[in-house]
Formats: sequence, C-alpha cells, structure tokens
Amino acid sequence: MYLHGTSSINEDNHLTIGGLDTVQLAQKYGTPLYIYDVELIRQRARSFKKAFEEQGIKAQVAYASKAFSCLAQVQLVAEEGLSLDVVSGGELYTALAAGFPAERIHFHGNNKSYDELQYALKSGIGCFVVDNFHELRMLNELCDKMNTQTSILLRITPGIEAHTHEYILTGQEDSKFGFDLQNGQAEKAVIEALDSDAITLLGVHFHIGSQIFETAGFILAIQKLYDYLAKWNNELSFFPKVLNLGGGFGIRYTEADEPLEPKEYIEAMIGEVTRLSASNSVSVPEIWIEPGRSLVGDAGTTIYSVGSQKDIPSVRHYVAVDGGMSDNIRPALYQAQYEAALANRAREKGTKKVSIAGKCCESGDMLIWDILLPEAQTGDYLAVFCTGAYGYSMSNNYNRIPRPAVVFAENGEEQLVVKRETYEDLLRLDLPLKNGVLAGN
Ligand SMILES: Cc1ncc(COP(=O)(O)O)c(C=O)c1O
Ligand SMILES: N[C@@H](CCCC[NH3+])C(=O)O
Repeated sequence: MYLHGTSSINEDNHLTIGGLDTVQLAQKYGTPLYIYDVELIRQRARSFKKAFEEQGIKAQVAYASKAFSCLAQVQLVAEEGLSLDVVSGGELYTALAAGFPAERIHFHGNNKSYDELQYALKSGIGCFVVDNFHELRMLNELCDKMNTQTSILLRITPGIEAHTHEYILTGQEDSKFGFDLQNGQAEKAVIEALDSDAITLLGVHFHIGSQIFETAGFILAIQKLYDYLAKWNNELSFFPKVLNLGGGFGIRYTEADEPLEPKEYIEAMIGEVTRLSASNSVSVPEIWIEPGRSLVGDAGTTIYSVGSQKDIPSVRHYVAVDGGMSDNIRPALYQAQYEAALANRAREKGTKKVSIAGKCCESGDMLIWDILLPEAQTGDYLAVFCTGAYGYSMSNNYNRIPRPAVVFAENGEEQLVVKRETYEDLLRLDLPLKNGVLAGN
C-alpha cells in the first residue's frame, strides 16, 4: 500500500491519517467518509510558494477551489497565504462567507452571468480572468453603470495539447475556453481591453489541462505566448505585468503515475519565462499559478463500508461499497484509476483480484476494476486513496443518495468540516404537488 502524506498503519492494523485511526473516524461519522490530511495540504501549499520565493519571483499561488470547496478548506487556504480561484457565484459566495480576502480572489469561467459579474464587482475581487468578448463587453458596461473599475487577465488558448484525458484538456485550439492566439482573437481582446477606461489589463492567463506530468507542455505554451507578447510589446506597447500559467500539476493516483515535485514544475516555468523575458529585453512579469488537484488530491481518502459481493466464476468478483459515482464520479467520467486497501486490515496482503462496485443503479458505477485485496468481508472498511480533488466537489445526489461528511485530520485532532446530508436535506428544496393542479381541477 502506498502511504500518502502523514498516513500510517497503527498497532491495530488500521490505516491512520493525520495521526487518527480512520476506522474509528468511520465508526464515529459513518461511511462513506472523506478524510483530509491537513498537514499534506499545508505542505503542498508551502512548497509551491517556496519554489517562487527561492527564485526571487513575485508570485501568487491561487488555489483552484473547484477541486474542493467548503468554508474550512477556504479558511485553510487563507491561513496558508494563498490566493483563490473561483469559477462561479457559488464558489465566490463560499469564499466570502469564509472571510477570504476579496482582493486575493480571481474569478474564472467561460460563461459568467451578468449577476455573477455584478456580485463579484460589488465584492471588490482582485481580478476577473476574462474568457471571451461577451464577458469583456459586459464587464465594461457594468463598470460604467456601477461607476467602478476593475482589473483583468485575458484567458488565451495557446493551441497546445497536454498529454492527459481528452475531457480535461483545455489549452488546445478547439476548446470552449479563452481567446485564440493564432487566429488573432487574443490580440483583438488585448486592444479592446487596453481601450477601456474602466478596465486595467494586468496580463494574460492560460491553462493547458489537468493531471500533467511533464514540463514540456508548459514550456511550449510559454514560448507560443511570448511570440505574441513580443509583438504586442512592439505594436501595442503592452507587456503583461502578470502571467498566469494555470494549474494542472499531476498527482500520483496509482503506481503508473509519476508526477514531478511542485518545485520542478515551477522552476521549469520560471526558467523559461526568465529566459524569454531576457531575450525580449522586458522585465520578468509576476507569475501566478492556480493548482487545484495537486494541493488537495492525494490529501483526501474516502472510507467506505463493504456490503454485498457477487462472484461470477471465471469472470469477475464484485465487492460493493456504500457509495460510488455519487461521491466519486471520476472513474465513470474519465476512466480515472484509483488504489485502495482495507482500512481495518491495512497490513494484510492482497490475495484476491476483485472489482469495486458502487451502489448506484448504473452498470458504469464502478470505482475500481481489477484490484488485489485481502478477502473482503461485509463490514470491512475500504479506503480509496487520492479522492481529495474533484471528489466531494463533483458529488451528487444520484439515486437520492445523501452526500458524505468531510473530516479534517491533523496532528491527532479531527474536525468535522462538512456534515453528512440527511434524507431531510434531500427534500429541502422540494415543494409538494398542489392538489388537483395536474388533474386540471
Ligand atoms: C482555469 C483553470 N485553472 C486551474 C484549474 C485547476 O486544475 P488542477 O486541479 O488540475 O490543478 C483548472 C482545472 O483544470 C482550470 O480550468
Ligand atoms: N474535474 C476534472 C478536472 C477538470 C478541472 C477543471 N478544469 C477531474 O476530476 O479531473
């Protein structure tokens, strides 16, 4: 078993996280249960920041809160001195409710609504990452109407493909995100933004994809960008104060994954930006990044209870757990791979090849295909590792399954940070049918 962060195995043969027995946590809070290793989140946040500090580069490390957002998580990120990337009014609302400093919030999204823009402007957020002309014009109009000003980055699509799953690729030319560099859209947007009195164009942004293990894609995107930055510098007298190079740094879900250390990604980026700035005789801009998965992904573990099993001789042995695509849709959506172990029999060797099924009414609701586990029994606890990013945040109530609780674990102390949904919660927005309306009485 690969032990992430502070994870260990105690004398009872139980998996521990943050110095706490995961079996005891599962018994106390019920299953499925997401447990976060807070120290690991802090370590990651610090290594990203340190990588910039060591190179003397002015930077902002913005946590992409889409990976996992709740009050406590946003507060933890604030405590670590990071900035925050939000992509919706809901994420912004959570951030503000958590007391996150508005000036360190960056607002993303390819279809921000009028109301969302207005809300963010009123809240005084640090900057908008403007994705398209519709947004640029709406923001300009709103600033005029509200007699205010704001700062923006322009999101550009550099036209490169990172090696990752097609659904999580975002920097290629045929993408719903951003202004295209090659076809002149980006330049047009720069001119329009520079023309606006209400808007300060701080710089440009790209995000080339997610779960990336190499620096080559980032380097290539920086090079492509600098071709245009040099042109804009000459022709428009515009050179960005800020380059936001996005997130996408990979994590180890299984032994097949070989991510780099935060420092390695950052040093490669800084090296290329510094080199190209020197060769273009411009000063090195601030570098912003926005990691999501790499801050919280391997810090999260989901504990399930084992329920039914089905053996199909010579075909497959299914072990079903009490969650599934309702708390982790990634295997069904991206064929994402995970590792798992029995949390209550953590030192036992895997002896039987099984597949882990969820409890949703859907054949595709499988969490893991073909994994070696000890002979699992009903009531055993299964730990699925690396569910910290896009697990809770993409959870849903399919089959009216309540969302699990979330517990933070650190230095032997636990804190319940998101309560388990109840059946009553499932009804909180429902309204009963009025008598006779459908019958036409
Ligand atoms: C614009 C932007 N920034 C940051 C992220 C965070 O990515 P990741 O969680 O892979 O670091 C994403 C998601 O892929 C994104 O679309
Ligand atoms: N939700 C995706 C990543 C998309 C990130 C947003 N651009 C995942 O689980 O891998």
